Amino acid sequence: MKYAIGIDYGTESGRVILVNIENGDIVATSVTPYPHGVITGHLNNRTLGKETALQVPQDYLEVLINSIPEVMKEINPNDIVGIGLDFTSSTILPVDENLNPLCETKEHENNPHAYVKLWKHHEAEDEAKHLNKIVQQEQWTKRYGGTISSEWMLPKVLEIANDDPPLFNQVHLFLEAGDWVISKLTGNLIRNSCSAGYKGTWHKETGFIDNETLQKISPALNDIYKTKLQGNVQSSGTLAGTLTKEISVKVGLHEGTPVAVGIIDAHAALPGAGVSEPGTLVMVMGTSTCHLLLSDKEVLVPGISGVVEGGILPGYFAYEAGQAAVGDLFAHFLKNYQTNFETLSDEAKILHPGQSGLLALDWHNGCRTPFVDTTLSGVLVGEKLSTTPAEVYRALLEATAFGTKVIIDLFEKHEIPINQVIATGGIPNKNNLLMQIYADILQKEITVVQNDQAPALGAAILGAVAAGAYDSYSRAIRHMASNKTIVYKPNKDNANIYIQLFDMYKQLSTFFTEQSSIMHDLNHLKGEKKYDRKPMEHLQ
Ligand SMILES: Nc1ncnc2c1ncn2[C@@H]1O[C@H](COP(=O)(O)OP(=O)(O)O)[C@@H](O)[C@H]1O
Ligand SMILES: O=C(CO)[C@@H](O)[C@@H](O)COP(=O)(O)O
Repeated sequence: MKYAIGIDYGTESGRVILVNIENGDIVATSVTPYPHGVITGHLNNRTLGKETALQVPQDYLEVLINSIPEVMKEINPNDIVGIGLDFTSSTILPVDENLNPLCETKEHENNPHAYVKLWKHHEAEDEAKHLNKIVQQEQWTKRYGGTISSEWMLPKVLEIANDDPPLFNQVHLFLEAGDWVISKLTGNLIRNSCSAGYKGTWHKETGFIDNETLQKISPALNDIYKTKLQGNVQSSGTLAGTLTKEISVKVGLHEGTPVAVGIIDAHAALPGAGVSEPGTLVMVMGTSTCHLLLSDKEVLVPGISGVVEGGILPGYFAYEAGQAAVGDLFAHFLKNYQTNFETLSDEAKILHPGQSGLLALDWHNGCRTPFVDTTLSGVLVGEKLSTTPAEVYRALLEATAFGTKVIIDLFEKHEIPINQVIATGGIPNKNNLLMQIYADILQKEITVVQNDQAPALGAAILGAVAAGAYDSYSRAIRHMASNKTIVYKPNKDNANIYIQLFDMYKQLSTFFTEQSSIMHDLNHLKGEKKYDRKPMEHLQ
């Protein structure tokens, strides 16, 4: 029997799976929660900005050292054909000449800018707004729905250049954390085309954005792609190199084991969920939700996260859209009400659509698609003294489904067909109420992959292909991807009420984005910077 190892680096933990390459059976799984988790509030004794979200790079190596031996307990290392890895993005860190993280030095141990800035670190909004003002007329921005998000590489780099010039000057390279882990595994520095394409403004024919534009954005960015952002971009899933002696000893594998170039976590879920052709929307539902879709054609859809040729599988344009808080929003609610999913679900299940009189906007971590604005916030309308926690919970579940409907409508309006909707990630198998609500609100069947590890499985498929165990992705996906599913069918009786509620959801979004500056004014009162109102015409 031969196996591939898939490693999925999520927001809270890293998951390692061992996969039989003949039939895709996951024969062992190990989860390592990051020892330092997501650092918010304080770093050592220093108070952090409200939108700061940091991580500790050593935690990623802990995942390798702890979880790889765990899945290898019964297996001979000779039987491992290859390793693939996916990572959240844009999750970036500054390193020195030896690729060692700057936060590991005594000098910088208390400096937040020296740590990993997680994808959901939202302090670079000012930089993103500034950058967007300069580049908004350029054609390439249309591939990114018209807006560069503050979650991405350039705004985060600019944040450090603006806030801490001495540290910025000391940085040798800024790396995607996934590329940094690959460098620790193989000794090779490669920038993966998926992160570079979606989060780094890279295009396979034209490369990165030109230096004239970079200079206009900030003198600090002059020649940045030849200096702190240098490095070859290589297609995700091609061979990055092989395991070094040093790391192979630590994880109990053979030196020389092939390792694939990394990919973004959500994007790995598309092959992991068995998709190798256009027309199937894959919702990767976890801390956030990413919506991924292959197509034969490139359409410049306003408000999406991006369309990248070959961004997930060779030969197709791959679209990404997203919602920045889904599981995170539910977790936030549970924490505030000191309750749990089981209790709430039982009570929320017996409510009918519309019965609570509540309607929510799911923007508690900003809105990715279609407004690309991390300063937007959550809303609950209709709360009374009689409102129960289960009613609010159900309104939040529904709000995330309405957010997904906005995304599906956007793709369909731009004539990108969606014939099937697949749900995967950590949530769908844990919450059947949520999945039924999605089917009812979208009025589409939702196919749930009966395996929570689609990203890790996708990563293992990349590892097997990079190692040469399969000569094509379609063959590898056919053999290795998950094929056990259950289907949620839309309830026609609920459709009428949900159509009305969705119309109100859209009215609320329009009010808080186009007609009222309340959300931004409230941010201002909190002491945050006041941002310019965003013109919404590009979304019409
Ligand atoms: N029963 C549930 N219903 C809805 N969300 C859940 C449930 N159980 C856990 N979650 C959410 O799932 C998210 C974690 O998703 P997962 O895919 O495992 O991780 P990651 O996003 O880090 O890859 C958390 O935000 C958590 O609140
Ligand atoms: O931003 C992306 C993908 O573009 C993700 O890495 C990010 O949403 C985090 O994903 P998870 O919710 O942790 O699975």
